[in-house]
Amino acid sequence: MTEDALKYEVLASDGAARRGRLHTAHGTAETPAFMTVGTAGTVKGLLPENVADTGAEIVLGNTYHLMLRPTAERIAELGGLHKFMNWNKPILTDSGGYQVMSLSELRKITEEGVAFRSHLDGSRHNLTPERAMDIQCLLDSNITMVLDECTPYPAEPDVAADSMRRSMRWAQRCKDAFIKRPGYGLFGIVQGSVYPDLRQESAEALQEIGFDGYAVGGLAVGEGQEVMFEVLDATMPHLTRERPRYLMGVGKPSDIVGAVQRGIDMFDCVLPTRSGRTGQGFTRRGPINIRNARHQADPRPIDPDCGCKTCSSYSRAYVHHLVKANEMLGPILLTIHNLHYYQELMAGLRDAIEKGELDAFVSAFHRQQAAGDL
Ligand SMILES: CCCSCc1cc(N)cc2c(=O)[nH]c(N)nc12
Ligand SMILES: [Zn+2]
Repeated sequence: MTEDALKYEVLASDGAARRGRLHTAHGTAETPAFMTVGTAGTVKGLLPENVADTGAEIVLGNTYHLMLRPTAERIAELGGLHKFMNWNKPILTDSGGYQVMSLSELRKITEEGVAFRSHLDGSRHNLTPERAMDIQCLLDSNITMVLDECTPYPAEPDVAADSMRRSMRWAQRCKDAFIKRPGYGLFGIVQGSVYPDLRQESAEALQEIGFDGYAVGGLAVGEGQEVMFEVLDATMPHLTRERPRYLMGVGKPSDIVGAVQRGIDMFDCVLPTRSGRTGQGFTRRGPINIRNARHQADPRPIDPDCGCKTCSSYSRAYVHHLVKANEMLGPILLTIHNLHYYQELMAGLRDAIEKGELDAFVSAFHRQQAAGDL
């Protein structure tokens, strides 16, 4: 892939961890970065300015959802996803394979691609590597993901090998179909389940093809943090330092901290947004559930050390009341706080790497998390 497709620079490192900057046609993104999930063209409940206020720079969209509704062609007619959702910073889109397997009915994987019926109206669709590239180009996504199969977990070695090798053949087809433009890039996705030899084979196969970045897929599928870190330890040595690495679907704060230590630069996870809608608030002293009665008269903010709009103006008692009363503002305030917490964690990691103080930062992080809520 030509260097100017998607410029990435490593500004500092601390052990395997990197502090970097990604340059796209819609601006830069500081790494390690947490990318906010906006699956169907919206970060649920928030205006784009609220999302930007949290410190977010990259928002995620999803081929599966957007191809079904309102369709990629409709979004292209209206000027692309940035204009459609009024987000003028970088957008990464997933290729849809993962969502097809988790959301659609009657899906069938063949060498050609994935045939499935829409979970919305039962209509038939074929998602091929070529179609996945076409859709993400119509969306005008800055970072396009190859079509892959997220190998189900657990999987026997031969099943994992066959699945990974088909994803590598799809990756080549994606590379052949991808339209190169400065400021736009294509990421490959490493598969291979929990098997070090398959992970190495996949990483080497993708780098032989050549991509602007490399995602580690097939994790955050129920394997647990210990196994996830073992797989990262087996995979990262085979990924070039010159390109960004993206750990898909991860994760809770301690997952992110451990993965940054192992050289991951980009993350996405529905946890801060989805759990915000169910009453969970992340704090420096561990998560709380605001629905718990112990918060009903608490005048303190969700996190006393947080400077977000929610913590600056609203008490736990108020957010507790809103959530118990099923008021719309409850999930909105918690989502704002949770995303801000995640972005503050990333900013702390970036700062610590720059200063060569990552180990001290990680020790303090774990100490505070273990302290528990006051
Ligand atoms: C908008 C959601 C982005 S991440 C979705 C995701 C999450 C997880 N956990 C794994 C994978 C994977 O292996 N492949 C792909 N394409 N996506 C994955
Ligand atoms: Zn806050």
